[in-house]
Amino acid sequence: MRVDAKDMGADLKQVLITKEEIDAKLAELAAKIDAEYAGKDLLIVGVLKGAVMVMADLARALSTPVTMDWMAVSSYGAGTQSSGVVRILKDLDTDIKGKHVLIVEDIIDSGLTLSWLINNLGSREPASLKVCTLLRKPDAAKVAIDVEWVGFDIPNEFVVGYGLDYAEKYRNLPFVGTLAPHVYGG
Ligand SMILES: O=P(O)(O)OC[C@H]1O[C@H](OP(=O)(O)OP(=O)(O)O)[C@H](O)[C@@H]1O
Ligand code: HPA
Repeated sequence: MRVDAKDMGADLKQVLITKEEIDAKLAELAAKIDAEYAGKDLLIVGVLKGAVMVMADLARALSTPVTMDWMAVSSYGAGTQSSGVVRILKDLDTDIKGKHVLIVEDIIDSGLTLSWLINNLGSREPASLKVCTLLRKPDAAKVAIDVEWVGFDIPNEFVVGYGLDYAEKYRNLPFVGTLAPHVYGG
């Protein structure tokens, strides 16, 4: 296995999705999002920190002119299981009332974060509120959520890379992969 980011290769079990596959998928999603929002003003909302890479690459793949804002919420802390308690660490800078809003996520795992976000942002009366996520774990869902654009459905395993962390590490890997058991202390 070839790993681009130095010193992280030994911690990885498997590359699940390559950089090339991510790029191709984002181009595909961007074309669909462009079609949906043609002629409209679109605000894309990235969910920090995980969605930084998806936001940066998706935004550049879109032809639609967008404005960007960020929200930081956390439900995972340093572990691999959602606590289910979502905390706002940073709220939006903008009022979204009457705007077309697209939430951009890196992953939907239990769905608890997104379900909370949809309720929270939905109560601010946007003109529309839709979701694009790079990854989704169908077997981990604790709540059913209607998501317009999904990059990849993946198995119920903890993944890192392309924005996703384990204890804040591995976010800068250019691909999505799984971790070797020794990293968890196994
Ligand atoms: O569907 P769920 O089980 O709720 O998990 C998904 C959320 O978990 C991650 O965020 P995290 O709280 O780890 O913060 P981070 O983005 O700063 O790493 C990820 O970025 C999603 O926002
Ligand atoms: O599989 C995951 N990896 C990293 N962060 C996450 N947050 C929810 N699920 C995950």
